[in-house]
Amino acid sequence: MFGKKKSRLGRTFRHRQFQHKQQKTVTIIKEEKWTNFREWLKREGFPKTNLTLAEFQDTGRGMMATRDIKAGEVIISVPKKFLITYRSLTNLLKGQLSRSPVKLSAHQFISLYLILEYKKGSQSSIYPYINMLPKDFDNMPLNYNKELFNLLPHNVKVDVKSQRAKFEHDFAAINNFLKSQGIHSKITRKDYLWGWLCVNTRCIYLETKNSDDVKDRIAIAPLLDFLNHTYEAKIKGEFNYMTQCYEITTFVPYKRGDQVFINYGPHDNFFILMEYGFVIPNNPYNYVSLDKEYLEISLPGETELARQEKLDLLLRHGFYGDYSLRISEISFRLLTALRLRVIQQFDVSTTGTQGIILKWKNTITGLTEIINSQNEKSMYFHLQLICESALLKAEQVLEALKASKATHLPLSHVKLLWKVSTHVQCYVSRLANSETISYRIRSKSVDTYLIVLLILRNFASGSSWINLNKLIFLHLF
Ligand SMILES: C[S@@+](CC[C@H](N)C(=O)[O-])C[C@H]1O[C@@H](n2cnc3c(N)ncnc32)[C@H](O)[C@@H]1O
Repeated sequence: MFGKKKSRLGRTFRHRQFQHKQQKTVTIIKEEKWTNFREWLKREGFPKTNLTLAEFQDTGRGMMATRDIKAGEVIISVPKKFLITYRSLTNLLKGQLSRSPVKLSAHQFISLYLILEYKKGSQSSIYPYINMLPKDFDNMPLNYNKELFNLLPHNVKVDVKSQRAKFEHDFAAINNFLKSQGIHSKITRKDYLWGWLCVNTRCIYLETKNSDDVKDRIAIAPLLDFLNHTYEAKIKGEFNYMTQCYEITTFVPYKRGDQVFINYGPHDNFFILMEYGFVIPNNPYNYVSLDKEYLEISLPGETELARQEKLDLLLRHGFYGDYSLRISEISFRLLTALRLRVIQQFDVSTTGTQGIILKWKNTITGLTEIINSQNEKSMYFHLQLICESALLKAEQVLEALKASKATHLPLSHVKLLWKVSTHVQCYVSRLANSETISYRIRSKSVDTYLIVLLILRNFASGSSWINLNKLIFLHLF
């Protein structure tokens, strides 16, 4: 849908939309710490930029263009000496660290460095930069209180739990490291979390000729890390060996006074909230996860053994979990998993079931598109049921959120996540309609599956019933 919409509306239209969105209140930041930071950068030889720090109505603190910027221009160049990397820190601390058998990852090492510098206060050699970093990360789900955490969508809760486990692992690693260095650290979990989240939310991926380990190819690039994200930004970011700077080139022009953005990647709101602590309205990468609904669906006559055997099959074929709906697309994984799930009288020891499993495998390899029309019909019926269940859950949580006393911003983020979930409403109605139509057409002995597909595509592209008839007509002749 996104792709289609894009091509229909055209690049000029999208650009105008982007510019239109830029017409919001902006306040240029003139705090002393910002002036100090800029002076420090200048003293240390940081190249001049046409960007300044500002507070934007919709995105908070970010960078504003101080003059018109053309597409193709380099918007920021960060000299190598400013990049904080695993390698730069190893060089910096060469004399101070004894050879330790405990090797830290780049994320662990840079986070440790930032918190150690933070603790030095104005004695830190990078104090003007440290002073500009966020004081807290209350918007990160990792810092949500229990009540708000419990209201997150299931898949986000799962991801936040594994992020917490990663943090705990890293915290243990730096404590071991400090012990091995004979340093009696006063770094608390809270301290380290600050450094760790600074790196998580602000680092760039840096591929240089020297970076050996993939996970160590990250860097903190001061000043560049004040640029906010939009999926509409078109940029190139790379290390320029001629200038010895990490440079960002924009392929989108900006007017003086506009917010200048970079693009953190093609991320949905679940990911953006977990990794960066914000959400984007109308993010085209959004999806609804139906993993929980899939696992919880109850199928008449399905024994626990049959259910387990089906889940084992999904695991073995790499189709366990990650079942999603996008605004224009039902994931193939979900359709495949549902086709298996709705098989009745499932008993792997019988030749009948073995035969049907073979047909199911053929739908994965593309040898056939469906198992049989009965299975296909049942699959769409149950898809509709799980859509309805997801919708109900979203509506209930949105109701509960009305009564929540959580801080305004995190609360509005969680609300937006669930509002996206109510988009399954579209699928419920689309599927309900497609079911009716498929019955009408069956009398003309046309494959139900193809019709359903045509209908889904047709509805997805926003076409009307008249177009739908045209589609069917085309298909028949
Ligand atoms: C690399 S920093 C960007 C600079 C940051 N806004 C600051 O003031 O230091 C990334 C953080 O900026 C914020 N951010 C980035 N893009 C945003 C957006 N489009 N809307 C809201 N917040 C955004 C999030 O808090 C994110 O964790």
